[in-house]
Amino acid sequence: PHMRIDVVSIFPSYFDGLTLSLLGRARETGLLDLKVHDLREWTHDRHRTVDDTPYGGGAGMVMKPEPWGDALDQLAVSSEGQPTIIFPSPAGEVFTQATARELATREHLIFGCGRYEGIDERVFEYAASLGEVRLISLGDYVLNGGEVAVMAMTEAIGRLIPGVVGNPESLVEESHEDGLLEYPSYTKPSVWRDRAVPPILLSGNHGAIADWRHEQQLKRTRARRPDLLA
Ligand SMILES: NC(=S)c1ccno1
Repeated sequence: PHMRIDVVSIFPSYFDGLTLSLLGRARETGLLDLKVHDLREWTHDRHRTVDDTPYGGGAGMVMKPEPWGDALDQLAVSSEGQPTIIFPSPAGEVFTQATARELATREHLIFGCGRYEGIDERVFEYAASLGEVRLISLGDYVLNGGEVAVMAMTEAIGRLIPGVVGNPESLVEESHEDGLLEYPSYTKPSVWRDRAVPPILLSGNHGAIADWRHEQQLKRTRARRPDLLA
């Protein structure tokens, strides 16, 4: 399974972090073809203008549609069939592990990072002619742009691509995989600062350990995230 990801941003160096570690190796091994593009590549004026004042007034600036239209036209052309075009936005659907799993099955993702007060709405309408458009929010808070959200989504999605994470076992027992928060983890020493590891974990009784861990998941989820049980 191979995935192509294109990211468009006016701050492409934000994504240097993705060239490291997990995703860096996935890129080297060809599992993940990630390219970051500077939106200003698709401007033609001397000042490489990407924004302008909002029609209807209001504070701040809006990203102009032209550069986005040209960028998407160029990047959407691919052999993998139509891309999924994702714009991080606080006005979008909330990103969850289920979203990550869904998007990890796609062959070509294009992430468009908005800045300023956002992107001209006609860009989202136009993009629908190029592929499936998704406005996705990391959560109900406001960032200065979409870059941080794309870093998070790319990591959450990238690590689910088979082969990217060494031991696929480690993808199963983690928070939100089974709709619950994960159980507590312990390692040596068995006693640390007078605190002992729960004895059940040293019992070797794997059935009892599995039951204890599931009980811990339920307790934690009830306490910290009752909304997940609703
Ligand atoms: N909450 C998200 S994804 C966002 C993007 C820009 N500002 O907030």
